[in-house]
Amino acid sequence: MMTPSISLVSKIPLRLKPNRVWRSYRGGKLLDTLEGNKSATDSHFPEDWIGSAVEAINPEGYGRPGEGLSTVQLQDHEEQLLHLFNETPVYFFGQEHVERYGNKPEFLVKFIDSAEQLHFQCHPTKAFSKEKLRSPYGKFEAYYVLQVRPDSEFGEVYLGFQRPPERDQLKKLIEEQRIGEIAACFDPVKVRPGDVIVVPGGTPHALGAGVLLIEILEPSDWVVRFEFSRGDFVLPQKDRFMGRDLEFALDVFDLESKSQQDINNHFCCKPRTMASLPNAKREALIGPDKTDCFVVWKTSWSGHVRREVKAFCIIIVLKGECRLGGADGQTELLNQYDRVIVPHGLGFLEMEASEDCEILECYPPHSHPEKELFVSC
Ligand SMILES: O=P(O)(O)OC[C@H]1O[C@](O)(CO)[C@@H](O)[C@@H]1O
Repeated sequence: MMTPSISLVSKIPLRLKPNRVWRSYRGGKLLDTLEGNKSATDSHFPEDWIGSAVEAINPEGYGRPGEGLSTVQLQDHEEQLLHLFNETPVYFFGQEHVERYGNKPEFLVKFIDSAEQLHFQCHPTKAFSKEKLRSPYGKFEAYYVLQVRPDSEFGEVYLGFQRPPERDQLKKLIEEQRIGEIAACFDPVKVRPGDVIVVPGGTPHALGAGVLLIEILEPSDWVVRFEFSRGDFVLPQKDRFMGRDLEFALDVFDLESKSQQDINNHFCCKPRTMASLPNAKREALIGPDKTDCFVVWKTSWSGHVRREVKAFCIIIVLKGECRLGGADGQTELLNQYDRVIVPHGLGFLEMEASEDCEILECYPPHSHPEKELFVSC
């Protein structure tokens, strides 16, 4: 049975409002522009958390209570997405997901718009979090690169040590903040629009400056920062190592050397075409061969297609303009970088685009987008 809130939003995909989050690095000018802000500027709000049921962890005095949690506009009021999920979990996620994971998506999606390089950092694996942090989530993350800022031809990502220090040496470099020597442990990887990269827990990394991307990640905000200040902000002691000490934080690191070949084979994802029609194509970008934390596909089409919906999904328009709707005939007009939630209970997705349109589709773990067949076109 649908509750009042849900019946108000009807069965069309749910459009998500901007949801900017305070971070210790700067960026967000492009996100301001997308929101129609005439005095767009880089600030400490470089991220937009999409369809989020996750609260951000920020240094004391920064951000606001509940920062990170998404809201949606209903007919006459704004509602926290988490409340809607709790009201009708089976409508959003389906019975199997609710039994296995509960009332949340089990993954998180963000826009990241970096004006400066992020802190050198490392996230725990799920196994580490379960054992040492009493949390079911690590922070496996993935990037779909959208744009690099106009003054650069490509962006950069530091990804796994190519010349790993010994544990004791790394400890010293961190204690003494010898950032040049830390940077020299990496050969930064060039990234361009359309590139897809995964960053497993344990991998030391940092996103470079001037990159707009979609990040898909485990639903947590766990981070070990082994660089304490960037730009104008110095991270307080307790925000560096997840509230613990450096010795604890060093256990998070994967200190194996990662060669260029390792990066190509394990961190870079090559799209695989899974379904193709004269006017539509679906590609798997990130699947079970890379992670069991989420699934990411891309669909491109023109004209009209109708697709089955068998799982909760967050959709972001990558290119073009389209109308998406449910079986009741109501549709939502979406432009580039608009994002919606498609509840499991929608049944069918009607997709209409006059020109070539591309959407990114992010699914919970163990979803099977290949079962969502095109039923007409
Ligand atoms: O440590 P920083 O620079 O605040 O970066 C944190 C950000 O880095 C990321 O982990 C991306 O690498 C984001 O998910 C997160 O918000």
